[in-house]
Amino acid sequence: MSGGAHAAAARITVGGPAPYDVLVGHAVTRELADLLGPGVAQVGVIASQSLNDFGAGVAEKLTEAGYAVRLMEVPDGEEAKTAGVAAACWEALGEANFTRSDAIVSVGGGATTDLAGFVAATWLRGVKVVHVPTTLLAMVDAAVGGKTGINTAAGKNLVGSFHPPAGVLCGLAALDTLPGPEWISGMAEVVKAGFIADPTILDLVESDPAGAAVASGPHTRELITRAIQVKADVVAVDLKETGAGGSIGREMLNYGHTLGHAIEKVEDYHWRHGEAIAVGMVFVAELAHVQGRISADLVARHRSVFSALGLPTQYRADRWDVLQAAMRVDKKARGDRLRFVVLDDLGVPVIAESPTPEELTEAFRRVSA
Ligand SMILES: NC(=O)c1ccc[n+]([C@@H]2O[C@H](COP(=O)([O-])OP(=O)(O)OC[C@H]3O[C@@H](n4cnc5c(N)ncnc54)[C@H](O)[C@@H]3O)[C@@H](O)[C@H]2O)c1
Ligand SMILES: O=C(O)C(=O)C[C@@H](O)[C@H](O)[C@H](O)COP(=O)(O)O
Ligand SMILES: [Zn+2]
Repeated sequence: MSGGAHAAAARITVGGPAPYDVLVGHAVTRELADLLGPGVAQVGVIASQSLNDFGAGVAEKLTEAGYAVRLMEVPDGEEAKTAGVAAACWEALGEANFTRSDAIVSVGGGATTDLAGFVAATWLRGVKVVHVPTTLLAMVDAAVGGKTGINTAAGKNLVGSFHPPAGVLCGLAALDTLPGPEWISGMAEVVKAGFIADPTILDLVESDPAGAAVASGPHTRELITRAIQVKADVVAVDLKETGAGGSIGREMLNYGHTLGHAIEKVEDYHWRHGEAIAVGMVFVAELAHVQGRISADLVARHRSVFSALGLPTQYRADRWDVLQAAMRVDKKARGDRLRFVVLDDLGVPVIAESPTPEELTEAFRRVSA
């Protein structure tokens, strides 16, 4: 991704009450000062500690640009999404006398942007945040749209806030160092955007699965910008997941996530997010088929596109009871009622309210190994 001459960065504007831009290209961190805007004196850089070159590099550029910079390194991946890590960041901001005119910059994958967004949302009840995502998954999904959060013992993302960033800088050179399995994990969210809203994404992946399975593939830029555009269109009209804007609103972005989050929890976060939601999407495709909503061919398309990318499509049969318990804390649940995002057709997400235990068990049987 980093060799040769580079095309100009793509700019996707996320609408809503406070619109912001997502830039996708090379050397985009040059735009940081612009996105931070006037009046910012201090910048807290929250970076994944396993990426010290990235975090330190961004901190250095900000220092050179005249900001007082506080670098806060946080644990790698999901370990960052805890109340303890958030509290440590609040302590650091307090020591630095960080005020409402100061700003946070996140550098890392989706776990880091979720944590940093949450710290920004809660410090002084909200300070500006700019995300610099370094994984595919964070570029196409986590850093965009303002969902922030941490996990609790009861489950994934149970504490959080909607706090849109002032901007998102997706520097494609970061993808050069991204391990292959992390790329594939991000592709699960890209493909999700294909199933719920933009089937051209599926066509692109299916036309060259080997190319789509690597960051250097021919359609990388288009796949990234299309997935971001899907997310931007959804969150612009339904930031807080209230169902605004017709259709089912923002809940559609949770396609595959009810079972997916349960798998992540049951696996103690040793499965990648994209791997878990890939199984979750095959499960809800089977559920939709069991309910007579979609054809066997569309279910098969889920399996074939995920398999072609090397994503899992099955989960162990003996965990159904614990998965069902974990799914009860899903944010889409209402009291005892479980609700699932399913498809009525390709690109037509709807909510399946209270599927019967028989339907759920049959759908799980079809994805279990
Ligand atoms: N807020 C949202 O809307 C939203 C959307 C989707 C996912 N998420 C959350 O995002 C998280 C998953 O994000 P993720 O897949 O980016 O995982 P991650 O943040 O755990 O990062 C995955 C791994 O990649 C490493 N890494 C990051 N960038 C790298 C780079 N450029 N080179 C080498 N290694 C790099 C990280 O250190 C980590 O080990 C989950 O917690 C999920 O719940 C949030
Ligand atoms: O942005 C959204 O809305 C999503 O649902 C995007 C998901 O890909 C993402 O994993 C999100 O963190 C899930 O949120 P949650 O509300 O189910 O915790
Ligand atoms: Zn997700």
